[in-house]
Amino acid sequence: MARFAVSQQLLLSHSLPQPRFQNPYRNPNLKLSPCSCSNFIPRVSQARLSSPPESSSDSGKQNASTIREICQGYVPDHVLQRVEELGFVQPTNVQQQALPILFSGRDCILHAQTGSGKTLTYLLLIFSRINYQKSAVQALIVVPTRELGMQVTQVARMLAGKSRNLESQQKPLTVMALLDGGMLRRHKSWLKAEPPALVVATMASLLQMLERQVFKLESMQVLVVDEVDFMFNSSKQVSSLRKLLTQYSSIHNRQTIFASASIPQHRRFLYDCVQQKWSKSDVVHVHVNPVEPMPSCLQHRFVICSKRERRQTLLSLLQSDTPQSGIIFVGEQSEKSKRAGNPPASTLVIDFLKTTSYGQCSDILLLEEDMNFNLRTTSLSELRQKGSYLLVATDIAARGVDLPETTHIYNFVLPKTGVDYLHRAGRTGRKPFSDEKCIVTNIIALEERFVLRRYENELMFHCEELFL
Ligand SMILES: Nc1ncnc2c1ncn2[C@@H]1O[C@H](COP(=O)(O)OP(=O)(O)OP(=O)(O)O)[C@@H](O)[C@H]1O
Repeated sequence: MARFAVSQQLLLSHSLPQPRFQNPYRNPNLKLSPCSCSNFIPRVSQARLSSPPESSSDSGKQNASTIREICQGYVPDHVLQRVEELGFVQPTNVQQQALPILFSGRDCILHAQTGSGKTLTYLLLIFSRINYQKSAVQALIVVPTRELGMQVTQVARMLAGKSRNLESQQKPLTVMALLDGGMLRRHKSWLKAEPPALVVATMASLLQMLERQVFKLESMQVLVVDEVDFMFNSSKQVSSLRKLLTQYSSIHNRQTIFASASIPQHRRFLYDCVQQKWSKSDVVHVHVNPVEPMPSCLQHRFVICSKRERRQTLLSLLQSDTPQSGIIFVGEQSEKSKRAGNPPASTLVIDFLKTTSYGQCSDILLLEEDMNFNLRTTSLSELRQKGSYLLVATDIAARGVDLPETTHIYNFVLPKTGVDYLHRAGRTGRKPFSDEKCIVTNIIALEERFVLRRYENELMFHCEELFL
């Protein structure tokens, strides 16, 4: 069965690229003919290709080649050594499919399930394109939240770190996190004194620096926009993002990568990429598992109860599941409720759990927008150090945050859209080569059943009723 598709503007009459030397984009005998924007959409649908592997999950178990084999000749050896030391040996499906395309220099839309390894995919490209002798910003990753930015920075720095077994003369790659709530003054001096090769930034902080001309993007080789659908949907970020894509840099001087687990109306998005000059016209859409947007290791359940019984129902679920690590998603507090001086749902849930013997024995942490940046950072780093935790969070934790130990998700309140459901659920099931079942439980009122059913249809999953 076809598990992924590559849609692209160039028509390919063969199966997907095999790793390394068989990469068709490097094969001079392979004739690829670009087409014009006017007939772009039909061609994208024609170009949907079926995949060779028999894989029935996104785990990449059947992948023949290793990351080293795919990256050799592109990514420096000391980085590949680090990649292996960190435990990344077999490529996931998105890595296997996208890396040969990325190394060929093509712009790319990385569209693959949550937890499928998109971050390592685009970081490996960046490591392949950096000139280590040059002192200039050569790659930029734009992310929607500070939390995701810190995480991506950490992974990049780990990969850039010294290998245990290889003495490298190479100057280490420097990574700057230019994130909301950071010390922008310090960053300003750093950018002027010795520009880092890679900058990971949130939109507002980045724009501030670009507008003040603290640095320019003239040496930028690679631009990655992570969680791209979220960025384009956010009224706060969209205009800055458009400026970045078209005014502060040009498609001709950079390779552009857009990444997300959800790109609603992806054909329209592809069309816009070309029309609006956000990407070059031969942009490739790597769509992994189009028939299964949600990881197959997730088991979905729902419990029906009245609104008054929600907290008690949550407690009963926690007592019977005894999750090793879980995230409870609550709704964001409305401005009206804030003005009325009501406590947010997160506080109500935590206070309730702490009055119970279950809550007193568990470590309960909080992550929400209204916390100050330092508290948010502390909360996340505490979580990463613990093997076992219970996090109460708003949707700020729903995008990109990688806490692989999470085994259970509880939607104390249903997310507003199917896309939000996909990202919340995707905070679990984040170990690419594991078959461990992870559970997503929705606590809903009877009248919300049809909303959940709509998400089931949209995202092609099945939710089972649980009776407590
Ligand atoms: N080749 C690999 N082998 C083993 N683990 C991997 C591999 N690639 C990535 N991982 C791990 O998989 C997890 C998920 O990766 P990542 O955060 O990149 O997912 P993602 O595709 O960006 O998900 P999301 O869409 O939710 O942001 C991480 O913990 C990462 O370390």
